[in-house]
Amino acid sequence: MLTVKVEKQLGQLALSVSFTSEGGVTALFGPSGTGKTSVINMIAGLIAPDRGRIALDDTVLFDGTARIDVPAWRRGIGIVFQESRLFPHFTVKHNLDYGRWMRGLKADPTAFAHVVELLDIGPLLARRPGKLSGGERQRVAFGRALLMRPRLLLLDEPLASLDATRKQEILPYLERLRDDARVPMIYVSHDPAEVKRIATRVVRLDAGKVVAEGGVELV
Ligand SMILES: Nc1ncnc2c1ncn2[C@@H]1O[C@H](COP(=O)(O)OP(=O)(O)OP(=O)(O)O)[C@@H](O)[C@H]1O
Repeated sequence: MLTVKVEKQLGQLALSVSFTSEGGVTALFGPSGTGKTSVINMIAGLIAPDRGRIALDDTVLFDGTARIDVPAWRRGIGIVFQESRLFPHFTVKHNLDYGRWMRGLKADPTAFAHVVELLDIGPLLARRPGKLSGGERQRVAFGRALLMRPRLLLLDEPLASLDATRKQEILPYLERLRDDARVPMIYVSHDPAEVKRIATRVVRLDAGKVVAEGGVELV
């Protein structure tokens, strides 16, 4: 279970957010500028809260009082951003392998083949990111994040840079990830249709606060 209770002053915005996620896909949903990306960055360890505590199962990732702040690379959390952020000079295969290698994990051909099949990226393995469509690049980014065997996957508006047709193409893959990979996910979006389709739980944010928590009927 992920437990988040954080506060941070972000310019004019006093962010004060508390929620839990017990697996499945929890959507952080709300209008632009409410602090969704900042919360994701705090869970990932990319920015530090001013105060608070973040724990994943029995591991404390951040505790302001106890002065615990586990560095991002040791949190075991995968993250996919709006743009795929693949390495342009690496092939798809090399990009997919990167997270595992960075974490010092042994090569696992079975897991690799499974993720390639799940995301249908076999025909792309020898290409470089510059030769892929936006949707294909995001599928590779999902694969790269999964193959580092994360304890939690953070998805920050992963479809926002795609047009409506590409979004429709990639949504079934996200559903497969949710149903097959069994990695808990936090999914940031301001698109109600996307959240309804992917999320199992919704945390609605407004002006830096949680205003509602519950099922997808909240969107
Ligand atoms: N380092 C910072 N210093 C000052 N203000 C910041 C900082 N980071 C974010 N903000 C402000 O905090 C607010 C929340 O930003 P954040 O990106 O977390 O919101 P968001 O809900 O993810 O928005 P969007 O959907 O547009 O990405 C914004 O008004 C932003 O300008």
